[in-house]
Amino acid sequence: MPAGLHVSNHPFVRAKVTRLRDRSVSPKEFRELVSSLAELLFVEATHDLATEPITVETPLAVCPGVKIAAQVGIIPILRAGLGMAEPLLHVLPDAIVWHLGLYRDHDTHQPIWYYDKLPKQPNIDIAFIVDPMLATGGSVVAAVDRLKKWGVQRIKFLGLIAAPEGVAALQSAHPDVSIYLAAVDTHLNENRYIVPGLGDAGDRQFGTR
Ligand SMILES: O=P(O)(O)OC[C@H]1O[C@H](OP(=O)(O)OP(=O)(O)O)[C@H](O)[C@@H]1O
Ligand SMILES: O=c1cc[nH]c(=O)[nH]1
Ligand SMILES: [Mg+2]
Repeated sequence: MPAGLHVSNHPFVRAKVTRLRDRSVSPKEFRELVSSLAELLFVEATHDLATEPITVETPLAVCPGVKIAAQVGIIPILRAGLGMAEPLLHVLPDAIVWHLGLYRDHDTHQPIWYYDKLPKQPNIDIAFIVDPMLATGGSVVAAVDRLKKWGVQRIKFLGLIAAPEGVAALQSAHPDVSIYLAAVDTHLNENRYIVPGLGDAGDRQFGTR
C-alpha cells in the first residue's frame, strides 16, 4: 500500500527551516536548528507508534496510561544525518541507533557505501532513516534497500529539505516508506544540489567548508 508524503505546515517548522537556509547562519546555530527540526518532525512521524496499556499510581489514585510497545531504530546516514539522530534519542531514549555510511560521489552523484555494521539479525520493529537532504534520492533508496534486505519491513524517512526528483525516486522504489519533511523545493541544479536548498548539510553542520 502506498505510504504518504508529509510536509509539515507547522509555523515552528516553517520558520526554523527558513532560518536554516540562511547562508550567514553559523555551524552552531545550524546544528541547533537541525536538532530542533528533527524533534518536531519525529513527533509527527511517530503519531501511530504502537503502545501498550499500563497503569500508574499517582499520589491520589491508580490511573490508566500507555507505554511505547515497539523497538524503534534510528538510522542516520553519515555524515549529515548525525545531527538528526541525537535529538531523537532525547525524545525516545530507548531507541537503538544503527549508523549507515554513504556519501554521494562528486562526479557520478551515485551513493558510495563506506560504513555498515548491522548485525545479522534485525533487532528493531520500525526504522526511522534520518538525513537532512533528499536530492536525487540515491542515498535514501540505497539505505532502504539495505534495511529491507536486513529484514526490517516498517521504515519511515525523516528529512528536512527534498527535491521533487528525490521524492519521486523514493516513492517509486519504495512506495511503502512514508516520508516526513520540512520542505519540498523546486528542483536540482546541474550538480544535483537542491535549489534553493541550503547548500551542503554536512559541511554546514560541521564547519568543513
Ligand atoms: O539524494 P542524494 O542525491 O543521494 O543526495 C543526498 C545525500 O547527499 C548528502 O550527503 P553527502 O554525500 O554530502 O555526504 P555527507 O553527509 O558526508 O556530507 C546528504 O546528506 C544525503 O546523504
Ligand atoms: O542540496 C544538497 C544535495 C545533496 N547534499 C546536500 O547536502 N545538499
Ligand atoms: Mg555533504
